[in-house]
Amino acid sequence: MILFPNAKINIGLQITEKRADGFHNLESCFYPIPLNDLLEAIPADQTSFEIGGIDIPGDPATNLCLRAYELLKRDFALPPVQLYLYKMVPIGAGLGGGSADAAFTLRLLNEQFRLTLSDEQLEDYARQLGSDCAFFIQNRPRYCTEKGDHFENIDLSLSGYTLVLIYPNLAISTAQAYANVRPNKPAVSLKTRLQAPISTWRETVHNDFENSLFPMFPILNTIKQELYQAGAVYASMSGSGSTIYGIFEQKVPVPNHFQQYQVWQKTL
Ligand SMILES: C[C@@](CO)(OP(=O)(O)O)[C@H](O)COP(=O)(O)OP(=O)(O)OC[C@H]1O[C@@H](n2ccc(N)nc2=O)[C@H](O)[C@@H]1O
Ligand SMILES: Nc1ncnc2c1ncn2[C@@H]1O[C@H](COP(=O)(O)OP(=O)(O)O)[C@@H](O)[C@H]1O
Repeated sequence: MILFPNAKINIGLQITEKRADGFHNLESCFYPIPLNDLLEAIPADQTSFEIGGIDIPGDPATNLCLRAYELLKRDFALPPVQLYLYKMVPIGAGLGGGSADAAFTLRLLNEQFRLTLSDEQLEDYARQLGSDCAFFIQNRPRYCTEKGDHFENIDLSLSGYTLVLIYPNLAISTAQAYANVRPNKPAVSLKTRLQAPISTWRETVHNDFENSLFPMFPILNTIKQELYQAGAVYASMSGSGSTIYGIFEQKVPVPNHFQQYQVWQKTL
């Protein structure tokens, strides 16, 4: 069986407090986007894991796909599988690629071996693998709270808009990004501000990681401002970076100087 784990962007990200467990509570809209890896599982005599495409730093034995397989194997008599991941979503990009791979591995094994786990049960497993992972079980625009692993419905669609992603060939560690933030509780909730027209978001919808990461990596803010100059209705960093995205009302010629980066554009 083959599935195509997709990336996400964060539309607004407020880090509201540091928790007793060392993690942070946040508020954000997670929005799935059609930028995908490829994940395949084939029953085999022995479990194995192979990666193609973009290099993933770290020991493949600790890859989130294998960790997802091992997590389910504790509770179910899973047969050995040959897992293959073709990686296309940039790493350390704030696009949740690793989390999507983990969640899609759970989904794939659930279907392929008819484990009959509900979405809620899959989300409980996914939470054990990473804060972002549970989102990718239902994989639709959600307003996320707590560690980013609790969900409320939100009426928000970017359908018809063109999304441009710029990955400036720079991987940012999520843990390090969190270490530099100063949590604060906003007077007006992000959810309320997201319900206003997109044209208002430039003034009202912010990603808190930008405050600490833009001074460290000025190129990120330069790219964001250039997306506005190119006509974006809204531009922001996604998650803990480093991808900067712009939302446009139509397809845009990508400025020449962006060619040194990885650029992705799609009408949603
Ligand atoms: C920042 C966000 C926003 O969507 O996404 P990315 O930019 O990574 O895609 C997420 O909160 C990233 O979630 P995820 O990448 O799953 O993080 P985890 O593996 O659970 O945690 C990595 C590290 O980040 C910190 N962390 C993560 C989530 C959270 N709510 N509070 C935290 O403090 C912790 O230091 C933790 O050790
Ligand atoms: N399947 C995977 N794809 C990407 N990264 C993975 C995967 N499994 C584990 N990782 C680890 O997760 C980290 C990056 O996670 P990723 O999801 O790419 O970034 P982000 O959290 O910024 O969205 C890297 O340290 C990488 O080694």
